[in-house]
Amino acid sequence: MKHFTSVHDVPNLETLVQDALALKKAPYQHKTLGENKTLGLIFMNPSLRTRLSTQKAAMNLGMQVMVMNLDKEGWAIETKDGVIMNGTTVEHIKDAAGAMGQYCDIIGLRSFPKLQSREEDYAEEMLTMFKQYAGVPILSLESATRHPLQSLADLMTIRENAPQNKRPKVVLTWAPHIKPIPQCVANSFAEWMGNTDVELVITHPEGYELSEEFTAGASIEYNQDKALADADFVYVKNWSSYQDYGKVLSAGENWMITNEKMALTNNGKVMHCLPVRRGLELSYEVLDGPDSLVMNQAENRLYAAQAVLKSILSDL
Ligand SMILES: NCCC[C@H](NC(=O)CCC(=O)O)C(=O)O
Ligand SMILES: NC(=O)OP(=O)(O)O
Repeated sequence: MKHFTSVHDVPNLETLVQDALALKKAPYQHKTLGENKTLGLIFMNPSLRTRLSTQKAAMNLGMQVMVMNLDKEGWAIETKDGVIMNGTTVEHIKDAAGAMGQYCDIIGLRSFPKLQSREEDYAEEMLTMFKQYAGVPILSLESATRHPLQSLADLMTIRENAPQNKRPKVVLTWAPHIKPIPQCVANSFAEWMGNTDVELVITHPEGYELSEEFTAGASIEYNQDKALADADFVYVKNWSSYQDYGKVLSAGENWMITNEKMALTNNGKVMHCLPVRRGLELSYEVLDGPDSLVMNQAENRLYAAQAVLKSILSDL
C-alpha cells in the first residue's frame, strides 16, 4: 500500500483485516520489518488512542517514532496557495511537509475539519498537500472527512463478535452532543461497512443526513426504535449536520442509547470510537454493561495500525 487515507487506498480489504487479526495473535512476528525506518506522527488536534496505538504499532514493527503537536509546537501554518504571507502564519504547508518528508519514511497526519466551510473541509486541503509535498507515504490519523484507522479497527471488532450464520445487521445511530462534531467517524464507518458484507442501517433525526458519497448501500431510518429492531451491532456516534453544515440542529432528547433501547436489538453489541461523553452520548449502564465493545475497539486500534504500517513498509 502507498498511502492510507480511506478504504479506497486498500488494495484488498479482506487481506488487510485478516492480517490485522493475525498480528493480534502474534504482534512481534515482524519486529525487524521497520528497522532503520522512521514514522513521524503530526497532530493538529488532540488524540489519546490514535497517538498511542500508532506509536506502539510502529514500535512492534521495529520502527523509530517522532511525534509533533504541530498546532501547538510548530510555526503557524499557512494552507492557502498563492497568498502573501504578511499576517500571522509563518510557514507554508508546502515547506513544512517537504521538510518533514526529509526526516521521515512515513508520515501520519491528524487534521480535523474546521466546520466553517463544507467546501473547504471536504476538499481535504491539509491531507492532500501533505501527500503532494512530503514525498513519502501518508497515513491518515483522522482527517476532515474520514477516520480509516478507526474504521479498520471497527471492522475487526465486528468480525470478532459477529453472530454465526447470519449477515450482521449494523445500526449506525446518531447520538446527542452539546457542540458541533465532525462527520468523519460516521462517514468513514459507513463507507467501510459499504465495502463489506453487512446490512447497514443509519438512524438520525431529519437534517443529519450524511453525504451520499459515504452511505451507498445503506438504508436510512428516521425512527431509532425501528432501526434498532434485530440489530447485532449498534454503533453510537454524534455528528453535526452536513446539509446545514457544521450546525447542531436538535438537542436529541431520547436519542441516547440505554438498556431499554438495547432490549429492542438481537442481543446487540454496542460500539463507540471514544472519547465518549458519558450520560450524554451514551449511558453509563450500557458502556459499563456486558454488551459494550468499546475496549475491544480500543485494543484493535493497535493491530489495525500495525497491519497498515506493515503493508506500507512492505511497499517502500
Ligand atoms: N478521534 C475520535 C473522535 C474525535 C472527535 N471527537 C471530538 O471532537 C469530541 C470533542 C468533545 O466531546 O468535546 C469526533 O467525534 O470526530
Ligand atoms: N478514537 C480515537 O481516534 O481516539 P483519539 O481521538 O483519542 O485518538
